[in-house]
Amino acid sequence: MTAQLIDGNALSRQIRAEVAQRAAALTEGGHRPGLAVILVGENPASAVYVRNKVKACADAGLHSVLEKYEATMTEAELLARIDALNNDPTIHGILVQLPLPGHIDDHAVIEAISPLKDVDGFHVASAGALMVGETGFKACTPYGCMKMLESIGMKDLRGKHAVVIGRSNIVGKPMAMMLLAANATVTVCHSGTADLGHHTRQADVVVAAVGKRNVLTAEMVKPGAVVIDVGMNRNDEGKLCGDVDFDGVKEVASWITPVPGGVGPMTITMLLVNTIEAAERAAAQRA
Ligand SMILES: Nc1nc(=O)c2c([nH]1)NC[C@@H]1CN(c3ccc(C(=O)N[C@@H](CCC(=O)O)C(=O)O)cc3)C=[N+]21
Repeated sequence: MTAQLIDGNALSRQIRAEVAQRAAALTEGGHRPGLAVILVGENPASAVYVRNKVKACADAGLHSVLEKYEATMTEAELLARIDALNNDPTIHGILVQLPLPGHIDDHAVIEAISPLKDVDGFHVASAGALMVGETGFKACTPYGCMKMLESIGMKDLRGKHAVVIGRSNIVGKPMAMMLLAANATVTVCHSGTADLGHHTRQADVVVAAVGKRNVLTAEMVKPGAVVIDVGMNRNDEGKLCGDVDFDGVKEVASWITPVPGGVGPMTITMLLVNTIEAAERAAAQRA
């Protein structure tokens, strides 16, 4: 058996076309949606990601502003920029690219962003809203994973067992909350889990979000399971690869996401969706 691919590029194209329509309608009504992206320092990977985000905005008809700062920028200076963007009516979403230089406290910066403009979904208010089922912005990567499941007819996960590997604040924990909200029975595994395979073999859905190659191999997967790979690693040849042993697992799973072309593009797509959502809410407030 060979798994079918959940194509993140194709699904992104579909969703981004809807985003473009909503962006055009907003712009026509005098509420052009705007995203501010802040990049501090010279991390080459960050520079690529940020460029992709800005390009995705342009393609969908969103206004975007890229603010680049030297690595020597102080935390106070960055907080002052965020304060200005919080009060800028042309900006509906604020994204501060992580990681930040070591002398800046990520947490303080994220908490300074208005929750109304927190399109990354990283603010404690956004995390709390997800936890209690209130309206807030969902973290883009797990939100994208949920859209991928939805695209294969798995919007409601009642009766299904989902296993999340990884417990980060930006992927594992919000992923578990979203799966729970979709009625799955959820297990969260992590570096302290004794027998990972024991858990993953029970799973109808496995989400791997560790940041390490070959965390999930074929013998750890129940035949017919759906496998979502959030990992972004490089193999020995320098090629991009996920957390899943793709070649092995694809022989066991029913559906699998590739890397690249899977969760990565969906992360950017959901950033656009959140930004449109933020702009629509702001427009409704002003109407
Ligand atoms: N505030 C903040 N928000 C983020 O969302 C955020 C961040 N900081 N810091 C870094 C990570 C990383 N990230 C990616 C998004 C898309 C791809 C992506 O589209 N990847 C392509 C491949 C790109 C390539 O070829 O290198 C793919 O998987 O097909 C990758 C990585 C967002 N991040």
